[in-house]
Amino acid sequence: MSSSTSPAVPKHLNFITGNKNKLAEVQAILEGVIELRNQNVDLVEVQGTVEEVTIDKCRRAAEAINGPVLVEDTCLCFKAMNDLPGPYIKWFMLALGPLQMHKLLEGFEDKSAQAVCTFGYSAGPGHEPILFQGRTDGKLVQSRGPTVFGWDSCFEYEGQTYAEMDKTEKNKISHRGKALDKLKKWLASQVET
Ligand SMILES: O=c1nc[nH]c2c1ncn2[C@H]1C[C@H](O)[C@@H](COP(=O)(O)OP(=O)(O)OP(=O)(O)O)O1
Ligand SMILES: [Mg+2]
Repeated sequence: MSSSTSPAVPKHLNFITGNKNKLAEVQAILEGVIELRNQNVDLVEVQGTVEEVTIDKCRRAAEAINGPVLVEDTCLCFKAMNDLPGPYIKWFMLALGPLQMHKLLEGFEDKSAQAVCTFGYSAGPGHEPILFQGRTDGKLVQSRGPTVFGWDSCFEYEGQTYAEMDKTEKNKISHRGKALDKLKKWLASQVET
């Protein structure tokens, strides 16, 4: 799912995010692979599909800093709700918090949830963003574990919520870890050519 216009091999990645927990995970996963820098630019987030939101976010970020950028958008999709809230999960988090999130599916038998992470890399303004996506299937449960990072405590994967796992364990199986595996493969292929 990538489209590109011959981007230069990045020597470092400028990850544009205002979310410290995301940044910490991405830093841990890319440790020793590539240098990560961070800028917090307040970006408008449009409505649309997961991919459209990330592509737009990436273009705006590249224009805002006038250079190469990495951005990421995270979705939480409920099967019973035909994949909503999806990219709008942030607003549900802000309104309900992790302790009440499970109530969204109270009227449904199917508690299936999918965490989706989509990174976008752009070599700069005018360069088409390249996308790297990872998905992890789980279910929405009543909050268990520390409520440090977003909906970690109400997303259960194989019997444990993300919040109950240690970070290394989460990063191995997470939506973000899987997306970054693809980014790493792409970086390696860029170096070889
Ligand atoms: O692994 C995760 N585990 C639990 N919660 C998570 C995770 N990853 C993102 N989240 C939360 C943060 C925000 O409430 C929403 C995504 O919204 P999203 O726009 O991607 O994040 P954001 O606005 O916090 O940061 P950014 O500046 O990169 O857009 O889900
Ligand atoms: Mg955001």
